[in-house]
Amino acid sequence: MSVQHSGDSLSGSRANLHPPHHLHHHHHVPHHHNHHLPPAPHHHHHQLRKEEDLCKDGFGYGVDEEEEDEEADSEEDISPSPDSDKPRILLLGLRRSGKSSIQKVVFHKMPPSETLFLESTNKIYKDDISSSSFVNFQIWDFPGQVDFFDPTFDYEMIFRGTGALIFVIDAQDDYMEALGRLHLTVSRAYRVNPNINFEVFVHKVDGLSDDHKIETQRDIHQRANDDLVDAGLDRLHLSFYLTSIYDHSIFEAFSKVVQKLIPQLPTLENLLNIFISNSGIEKAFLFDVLSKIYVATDSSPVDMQSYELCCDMIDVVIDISCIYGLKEDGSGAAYDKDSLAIIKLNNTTVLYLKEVTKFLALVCILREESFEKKGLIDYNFHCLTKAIHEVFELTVVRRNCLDDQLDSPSCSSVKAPLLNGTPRGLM
Ligand SMILES: Nc1nc2c(ncn2[C@@H]2O[C@H](COP(=O)(O)OP(=O)(O)OP(=O)(O)O)[C@@H](O)[C@H]2O)c(=O)[nH]1
Repeated sequence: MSVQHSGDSLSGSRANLHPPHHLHHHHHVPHHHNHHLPPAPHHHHHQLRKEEDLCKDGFGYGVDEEEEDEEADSEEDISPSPDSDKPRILLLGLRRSGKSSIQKVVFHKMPPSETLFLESTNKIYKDDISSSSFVNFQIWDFPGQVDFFDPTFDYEMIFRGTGALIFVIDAQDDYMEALGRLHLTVSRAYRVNPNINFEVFVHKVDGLSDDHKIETQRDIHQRANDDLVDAGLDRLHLSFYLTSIYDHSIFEAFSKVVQKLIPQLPTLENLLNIFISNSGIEKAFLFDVLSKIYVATDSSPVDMQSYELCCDMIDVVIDISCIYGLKEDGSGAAYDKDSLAIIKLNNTTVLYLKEVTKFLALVCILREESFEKKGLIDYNFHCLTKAIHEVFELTVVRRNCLDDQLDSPSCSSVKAPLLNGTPRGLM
C-alpha cells in the first residue's frame, strides 16, 4: 500500500515528539529507590501502539510467541544452531539495569511505559529477529546474574560467536557493582574473542540532568578504563553511549552498534553519498523499518533532530498503513514494495520515504525546491535501490559459495568487490 501525504504540516504535533525537556531538570538522588519510575509518557509512540495488534501478520511480527515456547523449553539450549553464523549481540548487565526493556522497545515496539511490568529474566532469552528485520543478528538477553564460574555455562562458546557485547549500566543507581561486573565480563570475553565490539550503555539517563549525564559518563568511562589498564588490557576498547528507552537515544545507540557489524557499510555510505549529491537531497537514512535502526546514512554528520524526524515519519507511515492500508479482512502488509510517503512540513522541508527492500526503507530530508525535480530523484532512487540489492545479493552468493566450499571461477569473481571494506568478515 502507499501513503501519499502532502500539503500538511506536522509541525503542530512535532512539539510533542521531542524528548521531554522537563525531565532534564530531575536531579539525580543517589541510592533513591524511586528512581525506576518512568517519566510521564510524552511520545506519540505511546499512543499509537494499537498497530502492534493490527500489524502482527502484515508486518512480520510474531517473534513474541517465542516467549511462551521459551518457558516450555526446559534448559535454554545454548549450543550452536545451524544459523549461528549470524553475529550475536549479547545484552548483559546487572539485574534491573534495563536489558529486557531495551530489547522489547527497540525490536518489539513495546511502549516504554509498559516495560515497568516486565518480569525479571531468569534464562538466556534468545531473540532471532531476522524474519522481520534486516538486522540479521541474534540478540541474547542474559539474566541479571550470570555466573561465569558455573561449569554448565559455556562462556567460551558464547563469546566465540559474538559480534557485539552490550553491557548495560543503570546510571540512576550506584554503579560501582556494575563496573566490577563490566570488568569481569569484558576481560573474560576479550580473552576468548578479541574481535568482539565492546559497547557500554550508560542507561536510564532520562532521570538525569544534562550536566549529570556528562559527569556520569565521564566517571564510568574513566573508572572502567583504569580497571582495564590495571589489568594490562589497554588494547580492549570500550565505546560508551548515553541511552534511555524514553527517547530516541536507545535507537541511535543501537544503530551504531549494528552498523559496526555490517561489512557493507562503507559501500552503502558511498552509494548514499552519490545519491544525495546527484539528487539535491540534504540527508538520507537507510532504515530498518521494524526497529528504526538506521543501517547506513550518507557521510554528512547526523544530527539527532533529523534522525528523530525520520523515525517519526516511519511511525506515521506504518500507523496510517495499519489503519487504512490493510484489506477488510485484515490481510495485507503495512509495509510492502509499494510503500511510499511524502510529507511536506511548513518550513519548506520535505520528507520522502520509499521502500528499498522487504525490511529497509530510504528516508530523505530535502528542500522543497529540490523536490521539484522529483523525476530525477525517482530515477536516482531506482539506481540506488538496484545497487543496494546488488550489494546484498553478492553477499548472499558469496556466503553460499563459502558454505559449499566451492572454488569455482564465478565464486571467486564475486569475492573481490565484497571484501572491499569488510572490517572483520562477520557476514
Ligand atoms: N527511567 C527509565 N527506566 C527504565 C529504562 N529502561 C528500563 N527501565 C526500567 O527498569 C526496570 C528494569 O528493566 P528490565 O528490562 O526488566 O531489566 P533487566 O536488566 O532485563 O532485568 P533482569 O531481567 O532482572 O536482568 C523496568 O521497570 C523498566 O521500566 C530507561 O531508559 N529509563
